[in-house]
Amino acid sequence: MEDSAAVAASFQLSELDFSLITEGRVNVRLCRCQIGWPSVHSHPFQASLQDMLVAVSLLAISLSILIYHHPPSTWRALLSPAEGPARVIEAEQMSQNGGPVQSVSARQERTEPQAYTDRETEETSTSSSSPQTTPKAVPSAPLDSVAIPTFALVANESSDEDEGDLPPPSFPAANSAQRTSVQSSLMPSPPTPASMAPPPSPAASSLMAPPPRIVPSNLRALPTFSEPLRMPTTGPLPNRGPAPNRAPSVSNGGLTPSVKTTNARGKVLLSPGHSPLDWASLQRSGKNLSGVPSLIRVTPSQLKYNNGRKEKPAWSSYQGKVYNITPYLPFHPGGEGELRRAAGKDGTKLFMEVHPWVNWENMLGECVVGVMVSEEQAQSIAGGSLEDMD
Ligand code: HEM
Repeated sequence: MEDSAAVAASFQLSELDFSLITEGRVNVRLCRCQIGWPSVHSHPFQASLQDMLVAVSLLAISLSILIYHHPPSTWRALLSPAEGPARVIEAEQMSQNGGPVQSVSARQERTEPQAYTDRETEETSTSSSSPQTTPKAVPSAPLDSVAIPTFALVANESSDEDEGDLPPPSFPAANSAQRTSVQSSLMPSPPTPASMAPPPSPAASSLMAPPPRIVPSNLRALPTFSEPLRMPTTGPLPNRGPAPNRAPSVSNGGLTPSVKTTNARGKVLLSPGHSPLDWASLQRSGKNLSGVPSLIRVTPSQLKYNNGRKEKPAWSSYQGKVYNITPYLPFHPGGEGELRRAAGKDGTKLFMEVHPWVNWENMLGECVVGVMVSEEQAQSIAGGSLEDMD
């Protein structure tokens, strides 16, 4: 009976008396030991200390593992399969069957185990006055009464088919830029360049025939400044280039300061006060720019004589009319030297080669000297005026 009393007692070691140690093995006499070994108390238990320690360690490890995988909060559920985790299993089965509400509940229970245990702890403490600290599984009925905000989720999930009928979410607004951008991003994208034929790779291009080598013999002679491009004088387009038989304008006869700087078209930088507008103003000024009191008949010898050299005026004839080009020399956009090339002679050919679009009659209207007549005509009408010829 003493042994049975010891078994029924609580798990406590009251006293350990290490009385004898022999050859590394310990004789342990347990006095008033009540750890459930009936024979220990009446019969001194002899075991090796190492065996005891190993056994206790294994027991402790096993208990630790057990408690780790099954915390005290689940002990009640393990003992009563109709509660707690059984609901989880039930919910999982329902979710497999496609029940939307149950699937949400099951998901919540799976994702919120701590909340579940908290709830059941509270309900346990309120419904039962037992001082037992081990949490109990919550009965299914009270849990169902807990308001779980699953209606919105259930509505959305259960109405996937009617999603198009639902009003759009309040944000972003229906006409907002965010919604527009989202919709545009959801629109099918145009075919990407990847669907197009890829550009030829360098490797492919390397398979192509190499470009013909440019040898100097195949090259046409490029125009240079000494031999500029020329436009056909008989064509529809005017020849805006300098005349082919024209030498660089370097000489001006010394009468006026020369302007030697030219551009690609052969125009020169005119000296200040000699722009085309200045020439137009001078023509409208009423000054006598012809150098003669009245129109005269000009013979070829006279024209040749007035070549602008040696203080002589520069006359030039254009289609039978003789002009005193001396005042126009510093105003000529092509340079004074170019214009002097026609001095003392008929400049029509040169003029038309360079700028047939220029209206010389208007530009030199105040510079008219007279008309060209032959020497015979001049002698026959000697003493007569130009008006008499008309
Ligand atoms: C007396 C008559 C002449 C007048 C009224 C005259 C007038 C002009 C005018 C207004 C321009 C500017 C054209 C433009 O901007 O499009 C010009 C340019 C030029 N002129 Fe004369 N010119 C005359 C005679 C000559 C002659 C006889 C030559 C050559 C022998 C010549 C050679 C040039 C050259 C090379 C240019 C610059 C190139 C160009 O503008 O196309 N000009 N001339």
